Amino acid sequence: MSPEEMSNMKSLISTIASVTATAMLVRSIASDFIPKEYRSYVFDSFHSLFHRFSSQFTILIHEFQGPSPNLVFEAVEVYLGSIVNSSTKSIRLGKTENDKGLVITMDKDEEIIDVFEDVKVTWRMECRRIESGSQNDEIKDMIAALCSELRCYELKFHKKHKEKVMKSYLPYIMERSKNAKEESRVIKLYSNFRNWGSDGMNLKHPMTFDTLAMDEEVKNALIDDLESFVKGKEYYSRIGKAWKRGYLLYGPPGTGKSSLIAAMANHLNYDIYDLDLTEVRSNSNLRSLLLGMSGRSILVIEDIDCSINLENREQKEEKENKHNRVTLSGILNFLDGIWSCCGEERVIVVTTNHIDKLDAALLRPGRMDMHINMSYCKSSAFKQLVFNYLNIHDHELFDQIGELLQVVEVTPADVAGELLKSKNPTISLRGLVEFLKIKLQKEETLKSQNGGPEAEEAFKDETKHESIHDSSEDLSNIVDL
Ligand SMILES: Nc1ncnc2c1ncn2[C@@H]1O[C@H](COP(=O)(O)OP(=O)(O)OP(=O)(O)O)[C@@H](O)[C@H]1O
Ligand SMILES: [Mg+2]
Repeated sequence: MSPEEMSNMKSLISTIASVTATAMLVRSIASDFIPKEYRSYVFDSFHSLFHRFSSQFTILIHEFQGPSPNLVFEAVEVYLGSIVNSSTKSIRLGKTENDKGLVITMDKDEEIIDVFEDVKVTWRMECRRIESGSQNDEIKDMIAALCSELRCYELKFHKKHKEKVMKSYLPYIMERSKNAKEESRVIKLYSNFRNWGSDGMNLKHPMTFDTLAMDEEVKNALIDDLESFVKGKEYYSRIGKAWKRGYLLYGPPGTGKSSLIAAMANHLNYDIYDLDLTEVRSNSNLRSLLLGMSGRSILVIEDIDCSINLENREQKEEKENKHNRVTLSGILNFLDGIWSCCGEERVIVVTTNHIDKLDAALLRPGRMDMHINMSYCKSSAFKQLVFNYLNIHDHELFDQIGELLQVVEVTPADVAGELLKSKNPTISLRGLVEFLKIKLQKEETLKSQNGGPEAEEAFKDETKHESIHDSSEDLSNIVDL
């Protein structure tokens, strides 16, 4: 360095030092001597002068972008809440109806240091009270009506990392907070009874794939299918198909079809849109309902064979059209139609007790991608139920019950009903053995009295009704009101 450069450097350093000292001095005395209305002007001027000589770069993220909430602010708030650490002295804590757990946010004037790919950054939260009426500013007044203070996150780091922070760190925060928000979100259940309504009901159904009793292989195949669907955005666009997947659940009442839908919603964290076709006035009403659904959701049409007559399709549709009713082709148009691509990541679940009654057009491959048979309770489903209800993995009565389940057709709902009767495993399982024996005896007596498959069917019908009244539930019963 030449003597001249050395002297320039010295003078620069002394200028920075004096600006810094002056800035600090001004800050400390400004509150007493500078009139309120000029304070922010004076502070800002010194602030910008100071920054001209600083190696630090600062990004300010205000809570509002004009009159609208700033999405970056919201993302930063969620992100910082997830990284508060032991060095944080004070936090803000809250929970709304739409949050699963407690929500942590950074408190005023708190600082958090974060390290991203070896870049050290400092976050600080500033609050300024909104003095409404001080300026004739409409936006300010609007915001003042919503909150009493304006919040702003200040992000500081070395100038040389500007590009990394802008191009990698901030997008990383946006992505991470999106995922965190998804995870903490409460699943909603919408019903077409009131055209979905503005805000659905909170669905807090405890059923998960861990607690659902069904054939292990089918369950795993379904989970895999859901996983690849969720990750399939690029795949679906590459093959030119709408990003949707259809599941048909069929089986007798009480075998867990509604429970499986709840488990799917919990697994995917998707909202449920429960479509009662008997409430749909026309195909155009159906179309507007389907267009009103958000993405990442499950459209459920339960008991499709009961809500729409699927037999003699053409003849029926003629009649139904006269009454301006929803038709099967209206539904099928949605499943296949061009506007089914509006909104992404949609799962459609159709349930029925009578797969044999369904129109072949609905069963065609590509419409319902997976057909899942929810069948009577067999040994593996029984063991899952016993673990759920009694918290045991084994018992001396298991073999006997397993053998009875080979010959008696009972639903998981029937078994669950018996297991609920006592918390004592032996009492509960003995009760179940008795229940199965009585059912078997009834079945055999009926067969020997009347003989033939008709009697068997009559018996099955009788027991189906019992299941419906005893323990089946539909989606309207599984909301947390
Ligand atoms: N596979 C299962 N695993 C765990 N619990 C089950 C299962 N099936 C039924 N149950 C129990 O029985 C109750 C009724 O089951 P669910 O309503 O899911 O049957 P469903 O097949 O939807 O009947 P429906 O055809 O009448 O609508 C559930 O709340 C649950 O407690
Ligand atoms: Mg059901």
